Amino acid sequence: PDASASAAASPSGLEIVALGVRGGIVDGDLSAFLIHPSGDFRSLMCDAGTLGNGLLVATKRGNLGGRTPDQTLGSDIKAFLITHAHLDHVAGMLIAATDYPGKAVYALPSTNEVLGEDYLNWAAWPNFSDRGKAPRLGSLHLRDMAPGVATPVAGTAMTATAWPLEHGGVQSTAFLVQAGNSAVACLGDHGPDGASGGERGHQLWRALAPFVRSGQLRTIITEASYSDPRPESQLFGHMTPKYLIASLRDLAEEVGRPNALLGVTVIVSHVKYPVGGEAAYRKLILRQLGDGRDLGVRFIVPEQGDRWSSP
Ligand SMILES: Nc1ncnc2c1ncn2[C@@H]1O[C@@H]2COP(=O)(O)O[C@H]2[C@H]1O
Repeated sequence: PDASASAAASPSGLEIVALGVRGGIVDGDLSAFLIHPSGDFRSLMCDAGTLGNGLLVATKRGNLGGRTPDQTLGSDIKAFLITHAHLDHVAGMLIAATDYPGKAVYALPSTNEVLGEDYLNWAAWPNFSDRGKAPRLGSLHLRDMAPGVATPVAGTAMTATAWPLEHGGVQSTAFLVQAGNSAVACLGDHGPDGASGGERGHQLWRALAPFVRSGQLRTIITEASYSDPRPESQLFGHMTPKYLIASLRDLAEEVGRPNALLGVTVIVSHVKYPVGGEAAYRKLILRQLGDGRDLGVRFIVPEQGDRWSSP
C-alpha cells in the first residue's frame, strides 16, 4: 500500500503548491501547479512548464510538505492535466519523463494530438507516450477527456473535468479538480470573450457557478499575462487585469447573489514579467487588480514555491 495515501478516506480541502507561476521567458518558472487533497500526497499537476526547478524552489522554501523533490516526482505526482500543448506548459513534464515513468496525462483530444505528433515523435523528443510512432516507451499514458465529464484521476482521490477555452487560435482548457467537497479551478491561457474568443469564458462560468454557489469552489487559478493598457491586437489570446476583472464580474452574475464571490481566492498566474523588472511589474498588476476589489475576491499574484490550502 502507498503510505502517502493514509489520510485519503476523508479529504477536506486541497493543497496547492506553485511550482511555476510565470508566462514569458524565465524558463525555470513556467506555469505548473501541484494539487493534492489535504493529508494525501497523491498529486496531480495542472500544467508542468517547469517541474524540477519548481520542486527545488518549493523545497528550499519549506513548502513541499516534508517530501523531497525525488519523492514528489517519483511517487506523489500521479498525473498531469495539460491545458494546452504550448512549450511553456509542457516542457517540465516532457523533460522529467526520461527518469520518472508511469504518469497519466489528461487533456482534451486536440492537446494530446499535439503532444503526440509534435513532441513525442522521436524527432523533437523520444516517444515516452503509449501512442504514435514506435517504439512507444509508455511512460506517459495519454488520456483524452470528454468536455464537461468528471474523470477520476488515476492513482489519486481527485476527479478532473475539462472545459475548452480559446487561446489565440489554439484550444486551451479549464480544469475543475475535485476531492470530497473541495474544488479548485485551474484555467489555462485564454483571452477575453468576444471576436476570436467566442463565448468560451462565459460558458465556463455557467458550468462553474453552481460550485461557487455551493461553496465548494473557493480557489480559481487563472491568468493575467500583461498589464493594462494593452491593445487587443497584442493580447495573443491572453488577459490583462481589466479583462480578468470583467470576466469575474460575469462569473459573479452567473452565481447570481449579492457578494457572489466573497471568500473566493483568485490566483493570478502567467504574468509575463520583464526580466529584471519583476518587483515593479508585480506591483503594477496588483494595483490594477485593485479595480476589482468590490468583487470581494482575494487576488494573489503568486511567487514560485508558494503554497496554499483551499478549504
Ligand atoms: N503574432 C505574434 N507576434 C509576436 N509574438 C507572438 C505572436 N503570437 C504569439 N506570440 C508570442 O508567443 C507566445 C507563445 O506563448 P504565449 O501564448 O504565452 O505568449 C505568446 C506571445 O508572447
